[in-house]
Amino acid sequence: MTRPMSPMHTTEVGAPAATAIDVVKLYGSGETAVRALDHVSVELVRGEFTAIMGPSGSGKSTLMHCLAGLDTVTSGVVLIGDVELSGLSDKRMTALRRDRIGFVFQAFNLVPTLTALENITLPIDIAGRKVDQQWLDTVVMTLGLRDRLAHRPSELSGGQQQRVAVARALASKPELIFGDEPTGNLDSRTSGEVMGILRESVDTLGQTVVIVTHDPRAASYADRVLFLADGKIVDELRSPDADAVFDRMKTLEK
Ligand SMILES: Nc1ncnc2c1ncn2[C@@H]1O[C@H](COP(=O)(O)OP(=O)(O)OP(=O)(O)O)[C@@H](O)[C@H]1O
Repeated sequence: MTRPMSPMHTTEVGAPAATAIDVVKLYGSGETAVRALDHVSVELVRGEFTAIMGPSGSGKSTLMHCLAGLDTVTSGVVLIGDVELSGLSDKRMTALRRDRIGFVFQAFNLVPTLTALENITLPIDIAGRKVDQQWLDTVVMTLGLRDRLAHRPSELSGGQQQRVAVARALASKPELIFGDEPTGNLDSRTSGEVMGILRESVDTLGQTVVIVTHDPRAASYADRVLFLADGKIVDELRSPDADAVFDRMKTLEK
């Protein structure tokens, strides 16, 4: 079987998309310092869908933010592809995030004065790239946004705004998509649709997707679930079903 290539880049599926090596993240200093990440090492390979789970405060968002270059580490190394983030200037870091990473956050960060379509294509426009109309149509159709493209965010429901945010992340076919609770505000049907399109982008485009979620059903769409507790990766499941994820979470939350 020929494996798909990563969408925008020539490196093959299976190569590291993001790597953390012995990462420690402290917030604050001295006696009151919080050790949000405690010597975490993990490799996320291209063309794989990873879900990060764990109890509240276990370090999930911190790990994702460090892997995405949105936060710096106290010690250790983070690489996107083969680029080490700690060596980058702010300008190069911003360019790397813009060119190679798509984000879906729970607070959708849509621009209120732009239409849904303008929001979806904004990162592509900012990067000065051309929209792949066929892919954009597929994304918009799959997410059920065709009739909503001329609406501004205030004229959309929470679920529709979330779908616009997902479409925006997918539209530029970035090398890596990070989602922080990307289905957090959605009903189970819409949540299933959003996870379905993320899954499809992995299967058909060789996209690499990393999400933080509390929802075992959402996590069951992933190839791999990483479990964090007290800032450490304590377990992982491959090709998980929702029940197995739920059971593992129950033991961690005790
Ligand atoms: N900016 C910050 N300043 C100080 N402490 C922080 C900061 N951000 C996170 N923390 C602490 O770091 C730890 C890990 O937080 P993080 O948000 O990564 O956890 P999480 O697993 O994503 O939690 P949740 O599921 O509740 O969102 C927590 O103890 C949190 O209080």
